[in-house]
Amino acid sequence: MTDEQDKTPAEPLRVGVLGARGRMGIEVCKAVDAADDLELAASIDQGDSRSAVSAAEVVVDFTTPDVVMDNLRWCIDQGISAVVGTTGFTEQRLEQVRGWLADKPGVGVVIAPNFGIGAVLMMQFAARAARHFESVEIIEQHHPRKLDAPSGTATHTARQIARARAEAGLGPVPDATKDEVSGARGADIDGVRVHAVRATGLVAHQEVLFGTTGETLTIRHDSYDRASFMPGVLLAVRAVRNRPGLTVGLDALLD
Ligand SMILES: NC(=O)c1ccc[n+]([C@@H]2O[C@H](COP(=O)([O-])OP(=O)(O)OC[C@H]3O[C@@H](n4cnc5c(N)ncnc54)[C@H](O)[C@@H]3O)[C@@H](O)[C@H]2O)c1
Ligand SMILES: O=C(O)C1=N[C@H](C(=O)O)CCC1
Repeated sequence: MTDEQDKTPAEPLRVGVLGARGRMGIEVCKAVDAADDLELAASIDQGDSRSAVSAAEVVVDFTTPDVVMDNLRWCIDQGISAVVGTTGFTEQRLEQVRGWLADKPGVGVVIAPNFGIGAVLMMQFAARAARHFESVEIIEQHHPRKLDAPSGTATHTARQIARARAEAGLGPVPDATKDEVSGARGADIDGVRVHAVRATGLVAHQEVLFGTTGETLTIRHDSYDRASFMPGVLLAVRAVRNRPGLTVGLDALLD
């Protein structure tokens, strides 16, 4: 047998998709199907039995914040690594996932508020800019069928900005508002105002507006199509089994 004949192709990685009939789930199934090194082992949605997913080596979850924790617990119990795009992860939820993973040292979980590479860079740029500007507000814009507000991306960005401001010794963002129609100044996430816009025609967009004396800086990212999230999802699918424990965000995978 020649060296060439001896090269047996690697078995494709078996991927299961939860939320497979949703907007993101449909896109993930297409992307997995199209990748030579991945196999769509199971795709299930609400009402389907999760047992079909037991054959998967990696599960991708794009469901809803109210069911994602139960799905994750199940995956970890089964010893299946997971890539999660579903939103709603508070620090308390992340801690709970770390606790479950502590009992399963071989299992990896990647949870990312946004799998768009441009969105990840936008969040990094915003965190970097934060220490140089006394003012900052976030405006996120999404399609009107989105269930949660503000978005996971905006919440994550606000927390990163707040951390950078605290490290730089910046005080509260200046704001003299005394008389406010409820909600007019947006949500307060760790001291950063976040405004959520919903409109038909939008997919997922975010602006971070910084201000200081005599200048402003706007950092903006736009996803016009859910295909924009797929390179990040597949990157995480391929990497997650080599990253035991919990990875939050795509930053570490991009580096
Ligand atoms: N991280 C990212 O890059 C990113 C990108 C887009 C959307 N999201 C998030 O992903 C989630 C899904 O977004 P979407 O636009 O696809 O929503 P969607 O409503 O179109 O899809 C959710 C799907 O999950 C299904 N589902 C509900 N309960 C289930 C269960 N127990 N088991 C299996 N399936 C179940 C629903 O029937 C639905 O088909 C949201 O939280 C959204 O914010 C994240
Ligand atoms: O369409 C959605 O829903 C999106 N959700 C994520 C968020 O809440 O940040 C990512 C962008 C798209």
